[in-house]
Order: sequence, then C-alpha cells, then structure tokens
Amino acid sequence: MNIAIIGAGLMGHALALVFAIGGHRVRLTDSNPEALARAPGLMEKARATLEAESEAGGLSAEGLRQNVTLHATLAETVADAALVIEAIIEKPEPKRALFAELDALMPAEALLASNTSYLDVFPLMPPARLKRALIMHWYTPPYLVDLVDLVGSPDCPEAVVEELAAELRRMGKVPLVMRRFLPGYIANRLQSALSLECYRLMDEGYATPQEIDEAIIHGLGLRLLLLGQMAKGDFTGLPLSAHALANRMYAPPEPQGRSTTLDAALEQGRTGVMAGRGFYDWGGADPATLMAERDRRLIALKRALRQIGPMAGLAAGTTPDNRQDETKR
Ligand SMILES: NC(=O)C1=CN([C@@H]2O[C@H](COP(=O)(O)OP(=O)(O)OC[C@H]3O[C@@H](n4cnc5c(N)ncnc54)[C@H](O)[C@@H]3O)[C@@H](O)[C@H]2O)C=CC1
Ligand SMILES: O=C(O)[C@@H](O)C(=O)[C@H](O)[C@@H](O)CO
Repeated sequence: MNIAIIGAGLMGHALALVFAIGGHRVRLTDSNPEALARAPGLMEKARATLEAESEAGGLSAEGLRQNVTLHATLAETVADAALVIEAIIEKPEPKRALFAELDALMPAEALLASNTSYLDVFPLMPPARLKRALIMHWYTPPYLVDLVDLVGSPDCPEAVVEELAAELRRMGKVPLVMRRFLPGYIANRLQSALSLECYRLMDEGYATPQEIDEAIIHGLGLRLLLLGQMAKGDFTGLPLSAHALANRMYAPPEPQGRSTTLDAALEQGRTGVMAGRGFYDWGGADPATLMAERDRRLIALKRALRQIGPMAGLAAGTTPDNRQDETKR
C-alpha cells in the first residue's frame, strides 16, 4: 500500500518505520525541514536495533531507504496514497487546517487516519472525507508496542475499519476497535488518569518523579504486564475492591488543565529525551541512542513475555458482557 505520513516527529518517523517493516511504501513529510531531516537517522537507528534482535521483519538499511522517502510538499507526499496518516501537533486548529489542505490534494478514495491521542478529530475533517476517515492511535514506540486504537468516523462503514484492522493484524499489531469515539480510548484514558494523579502528587509535594517511577516499576508494573488490571483484581479479591470503593478515602484529582511541575519543566526547556532532559536529566545523551537503549530493553522484555504468556489467557473465560448493545464498544 502507498502510505503518506504527515509529521515526522516522535511518532511520524516511527510510524514510517512500522509501515516500511510491514512492506508498504511510505512518503514522509514535515512542515519543519529540520524535523524531516532528522527522521532518516532516527528510523535507521531504530531499524538497526530491531535487526540486531531479529525484530526488523527482514527490512535492511537499503530497504528502509527505498521504502521510506522524504518529501517537501504535501502534494508530493499524498500523491497516489491509499492511506494518509496525520501525526502533527496535538492541537485542533493545526489539524483542521491540515485536513482541509489534504482534502484538496489526496486521492478521493484514500483513507484518512489521525494518530491523535485524545482529540475528536472527526468534526475537524471535511464532511465528504468522513466515509473513509478513522482514528488510528499508536503507542510509542509503535514498532514495539503492538496496541493500535482504531475508531471509524460516524460515517465510516465497519467494513472499512475491519479491513484496516486486518492489515494491522497481518503486520503483527493488536488493533483495538472501538465502535464509538471516546477521548483517550481505553489505554490512554487509563494513562491519563494515572498522569493526573502523578501530577497531583508532584504538584502537592507528596512525591518526586523518581519516587513515582519506583512505585510503578517495583510495584504495579510487574503484575500489570502479566495480569492487566482486572485479572489482577481477581487475585486481590473483589470484596476488598468493593470496600476500597466504599471507603472513598480520597477524591481523584480534579483536572486543572495544567500542572505547576510540568509548567516549570517546560519553562526550563526540559521537554523530554529529544532535549536531553525532562523529568530526568539524560546527561546530554544522543536521543537516538537513548531510544535504541529503550528499544533493546523493550525487545528483551517483550520476548520474555511472549515466552511466559499472559495469565489472563489461562482463565476459563470472562464474566458475561452485560452492557446494553448501544454502549458496547
Ligand atoms: N509522543 C507520543 O508518545 C505520542 C503522540 N501521539 C500523537 O501523535 C501526534 C504527533 O505527536 P508527536 O509525534 O509526539 O509530535 P511531535 O511534535 O514530535 O511531531 C509533530 C510534527 O508535526 C510537524 N507538523 C506540525 N504541523 C504540521 C503541518 N501542518 N504539516 C506538516 N507537519 C507538521 C512538526 O513540525 C513536528 O515535527 C499528536 O497528535 C500526538 O497526540 C500519539 C501517540 C503517542
Ligand atoms: O503513551 C503513548 O504513547 C500514547 O498513549 C500517547 O498518546 C501519548 O503518550 C499521550 O498519552 C501523551 O499524553
């Protein structure tokens, strides 16, 4: 499939690699020439790390160069594309403006997919595009994290969503199809709730970023990887969960729309790995090298988990799904 990706940042360059590994032809563009120029090095570093662990699907460095090409203009990028992926800044107005530009340039039958983390992008799209518009939300790094949230627009037939889901499964991914848009889908909503509590703990001086990560890595993380949250609840015992709910010992944080801790970091230029520091100081290490080290460890962990297998799979079955039809995913 010919694929166009708009935005070559943290996600865009990695998505280009994912689809190249999947055997597709990718055209990549970015409004920032420096970001676009950075993409080949980031992609090759990630590809080489995957290849070293036999996880690159046979994609060679030359194959990457042939399968992912950089383009300066939208018109060139989306010409003869069957799937156009938007991975630009998470702000409604730039996305709306881009969708309008793309509408005039992309093939009539091309799919339009947004990688948005939380936004209901469908009202931002030209109505005529909605019959072939979806949210296709990936998790970073998308060449290792297999979950992909898939939500068709209200006008997009289920068959179109299922066709894309089938292609993602062929690529070894795990699409989670939602029948209706829900900001944050499932995993991002859970992550968002966790983030809100993290910011509250830091803003109110209860914990440092390092203490939060220690609590997750040495506490929650191990069981989540094997059991998820609900099967873990079965081992905790549901009565205790009921007591904890009834006791209501504290209220979850009210979303404030900002965090003093996060604002301070941003004011000091601590924007994350790409800047060499965020909540942690990465010692000026090259971002691609840090990502390669993250990927090497994630691959080893993923391989071990494949061998161990999730425990939820050992269950005889799940409880009956008593949701009403209209509320089902
Ligand atoms: N960073 C992450 O871990 C994840 C991000 N996402 C979502 O993916 C999208 C992109 O996020 P990131 O890759 O993190 O952002 P980013 O800031 O790293 O990259 C966005 C890129 O889009 C480019 N851009 C902005 N406006 C443009 C336009 N009109 N035309 C062409 N290029 C344009 C920017 O120059 C930038 O390089 C957002 O919607 C975000 O919510 C989804 C999953 C994970
Ligand atoms: O964690 C991820 O990769 C995705 O869930 C994302 O969409 C972004 O990180 C987002 O959650 C940041 O708020």
